Amino acid sequence: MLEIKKLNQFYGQSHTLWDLDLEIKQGRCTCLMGRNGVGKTTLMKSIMGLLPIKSGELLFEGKDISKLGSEKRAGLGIGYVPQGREIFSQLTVKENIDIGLLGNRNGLKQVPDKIYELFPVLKEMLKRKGGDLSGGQQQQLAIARALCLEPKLLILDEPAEGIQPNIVQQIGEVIDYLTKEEKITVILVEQKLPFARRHGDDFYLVDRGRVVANGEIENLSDEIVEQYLSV
Ligand SMILES: Nc1ncnc2c1ncn2[C@@H]1O[C@H](COP(=O)(O)OP(=O)(O)OP(=O)(O)O)[C@@H](O)[C@H]1O
Repeated sequence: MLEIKKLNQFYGQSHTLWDLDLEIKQGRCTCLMGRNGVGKTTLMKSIMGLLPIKSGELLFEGKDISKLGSEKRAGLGIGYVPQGREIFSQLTVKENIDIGLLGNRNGLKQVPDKIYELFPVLKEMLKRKGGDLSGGQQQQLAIARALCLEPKLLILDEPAEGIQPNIVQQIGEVIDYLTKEEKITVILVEQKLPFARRHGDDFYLVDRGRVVANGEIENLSDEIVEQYLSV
């Protein structure tokens, strides 16, 4: 459902992504893995249209989206939860979630109950300021907001980073539900191997801006992990 061909990306003179090819399959969770600074977030921002690409092709459901801005891409059904979550700390939880409706391509006007069923804690906190939530709750809020788009493809950039274990587990269950029951395609940027192995179907491993291995997650061998993921 998403195909990337020979993508190159630069920050000024610094060549960050090199001839990168990637194919994300419908209804599966693909883990994008690699050490700090190898280019994972740069790749996600390129998919989302937050960074214009230098060269290459981005095909979403067969359509070239590489010239579209980020709002247009969101309108096609690409949801993005960035690494810093980027929730609005002065707005309430409800206002933060409602913002997701603005980009909904189906004209949805109300937050579906299903979203509060996935994140019951948010329903109890609708009037609280986003900034007063814990890191884990903010992460759930950011995912809930992205789900208001009714995305076909949901990009999660390290959703488990720095979050308490019980919320990590809940987020993992939500990922499983979205892919297995709702058939939403997920790209999960992830450095933690157990979380990736538990919730991923496929993997791409990136090193210094290049794809060095990919396949089904059960084929992510200890040798590859040792070479490209161990510190
Ligand atoms: N705005 C920027 N300007 C210049 N260089 C940048 C910018 N953002 C990232 N970089 C550099 O590009 C490279 C890739 O960064 P990126 O954030 O994509 O890596 P990452 O794999 O997502 O890392 P992490 O796991 O730490 O988030 C790094 O060397 C980083 O320092």
